[in-house]
Amino acid sequence: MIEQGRGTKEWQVVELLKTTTAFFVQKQVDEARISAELLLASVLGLDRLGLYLNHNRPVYPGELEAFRALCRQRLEGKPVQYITGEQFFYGLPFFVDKRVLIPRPETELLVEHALEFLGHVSAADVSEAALHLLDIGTGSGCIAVTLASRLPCLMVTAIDISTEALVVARNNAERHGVADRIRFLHADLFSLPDERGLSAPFDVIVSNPPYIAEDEWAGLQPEVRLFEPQLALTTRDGIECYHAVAEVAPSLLKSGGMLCFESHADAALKVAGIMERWGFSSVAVMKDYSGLDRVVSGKIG
Ligand SMILES: C[S@@+](CC[C@H](N)C(=O)[O-])C[C@H]1O[C@@H](n2cnc3c(N)ncnc32)[C@H](O)[C@@H]1O
Repeated sequence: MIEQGRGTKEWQVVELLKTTTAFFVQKQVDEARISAELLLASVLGLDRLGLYLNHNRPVYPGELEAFRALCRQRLEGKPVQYITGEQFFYGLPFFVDKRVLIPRPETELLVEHALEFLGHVSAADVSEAALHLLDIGTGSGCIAVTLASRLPCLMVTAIDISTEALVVARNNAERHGVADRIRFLHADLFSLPDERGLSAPFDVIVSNPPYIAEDEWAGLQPEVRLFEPQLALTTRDGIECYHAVAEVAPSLLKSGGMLCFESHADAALKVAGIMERWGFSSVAVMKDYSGLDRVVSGKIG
C-alpha cells in the first residue's frame, strides 16, 4: 500500500486515508477507518476535523515515514490510543499508555450521574462549602480529573493500587489544571486507610473497579489482553471489589452521600443487591448508550 509509493509518489491526506483504510480492512484491523484517521491526525498535529479541512494537504516524506511506523504498530494489534498516547473522555484529552486502562465511553455515564448528584448537593447547600469526592481505582484519572474540571468547588481524593497509574493520573490532573484539588493516594481498596487518612467524609464515592473474573481473561479480545493492564481489569471472581467498597463506604460518606459504581452489565443487579445489603437506599441501575445495565448507585443515611 503506502509502501509502493515510497520515495516517488506524492500523497495527499484524502488518498492516503483511503489507501490505508483499505489496507487495514484487508488485514482485519478493528475500526480501520478511524484508526487510519487518528494515526494520521496525530502525525500531522491535527484533529479529525482538521484532517477533513485539509484533505488535499500533501503528506511530506518525513510525515509519511512517521505514519508508516504508527501503522505498523496498529497492524500488530496495539490499540490506537496507546499509539497516539491519547484518548478523549467527556470532551477532554487524556494521556494514556500501557500503565493505565484506556477510558471507555460507558464510564462517561458514571461521570454524568455523579455530576447530576453533586449539582443538586451544591444547589441545596447555601454555605458554599467545598464538595468532597473519593475515586477508587482512578487509573488514568479520567473520572477524577473530569469531575474536578467541571466543578471548581470539588476536592477529590483519588486512590489506586498501581503507583504507575497514579503517575499518569497526576500528569492528567496537571494537564487540565486541577492537580491542586486532587490528592492522589497509593492504597489498596481491600484495606483502605481509616477515615482520617482519607479525609472523609465524602459527598460521593465513585468507583470503576476491575470487574472481570480471572478465568475470563484468556477469552478477552487480544487487543485488550495483550496490551491493557490486567490489574485494571480482573479480580479473582469479578465481584469482590464491590463487596469491599460497599462494606466500607457507609463509614466514609456523609449522611445523604452517594456511592456510584460502574459494573459489568451482567453483574449490575448483583451489585445493586450488595449495596442494599450494606445499608444503601434508593439503589438504582442505569443503562449505558447500548442499553446495557452499567451504572449502579445508592445513598446512605
Ligand atoms: C477498570 S480500571 C478503572 C480506571 C479508571 N477509573 C477508568 O474508569 O478508566 C480499575 C483501576 O483500579 C485499580 N485497582 C485494581 N485493584 C485495586 C485495588 N485492590 N485497590 C485499588 N485500586 C485497584 C487498577 O489499577 C485500575 O487503575
